[in-house]
Amino acid sequence: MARYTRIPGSLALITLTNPPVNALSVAVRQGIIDTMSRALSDPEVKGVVLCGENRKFCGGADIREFAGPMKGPHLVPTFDSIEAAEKPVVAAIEGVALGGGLELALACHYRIAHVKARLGLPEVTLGLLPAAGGTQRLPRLIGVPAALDLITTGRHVSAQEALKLGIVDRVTDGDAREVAAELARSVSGQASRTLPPLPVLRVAHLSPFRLN
Ligand SMILES: CCC/C=C/C(=O)SCCNC(=O)CCNC(=O)[C@H](O)C(C)(C)COP(=O)([O-])OP(=O)([O-])OC[C@H]1O[C@@H](n2cnc3c(N)ncnc32)[C@H](O)[C@@H]1OP(=O)([O-])[O-]
Repeated sequence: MARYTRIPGSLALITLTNPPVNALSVAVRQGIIDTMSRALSDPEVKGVVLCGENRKFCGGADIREFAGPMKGPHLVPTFDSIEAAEKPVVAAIEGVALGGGLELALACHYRIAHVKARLGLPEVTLGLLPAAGGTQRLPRLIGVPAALDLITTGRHVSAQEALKLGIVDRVTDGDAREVAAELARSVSGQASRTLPPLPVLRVAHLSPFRLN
C-alpha cells in the first residue's frame, strides 16, 4: 500500500508501506497510482515527497510475487505516471533503493539520499534486467559507461558515490524526508525537471546512431 499525508508547504507525502523493505507488491503499485492521482488532482498540493516506511525507501520488485503471474498495474506505467507528473516529485531515499526501488527513484524529478543509504540495480544477480525504466533513465542521468557498470555488475553504491555519479541531488545526515520537502517547496510551481536525451554514440565503421 501507499499512505497519503498532507504536510506543511502545500505538499503531499506518499509513504510506501510493505514491510520489511517496502517492495513493489501489487498493492504498493496500485497505491502509488492512487496517491499520485490524488496529489495531482488536488489544486492545494504543489509538490510530492515519496518515501518508504521505517526509513527504508524500497527494496525493489516484491520477490514474494515472483512465483506467479504479475497482477495489477505494471511497474513501467506506474513509474511513467510519476515522471509525467506536472508537480515536482522528490524521492527521499533512506535505507535502500534497489532494483525497482532505484527505478522508482529515477522516475522522480529529484532525489535526496540519507548518508547511510545504498542504491543499486541488482537485477542481474537474479537473472533479470532493470526493465522498468532503469536501462533507459540511468544512462540518461549519469551517462552510458557509468550506467553500464551498475547494470552489469549489480553492485550497490553508497549515497556519497551516488552523489558523485549524479544519481542523487543531495546527501543528508538528517531526515531525508525533511530535506526532500524543503527541495519540493523550493521548486514548486516550476516546470518538472526532465532527463537529458541519451547521448549519440559513434561506433567505428557505422553511422552514428541513437539509443532509444
Ligand atoms: C522488470 C523488473 C524490474 C525490477 C526488478 C527488481 O526489482 S528485482 C528485486 C531487486 N531487489 C533485490 O534484489 C534486493 C534483494 N534484497 C537485498 O539485497 C537485501 O535483502 C536488503 C539489502 C534489501 C536488506 O538486507 P538485510 O541484510 O538488511 O536484510 P535481509 O536480507 O535479511 O532481508 C530482510 C527481509 O527483507 C526481505 N526482502 C528483501 N528484499 C525483498 C524484496 N525485493 N521483496 C520482498 N522481500 C524482500 C527478505 O526476504 C527478508 O525477509 P524475512 O526473511 O525477514 O521475512
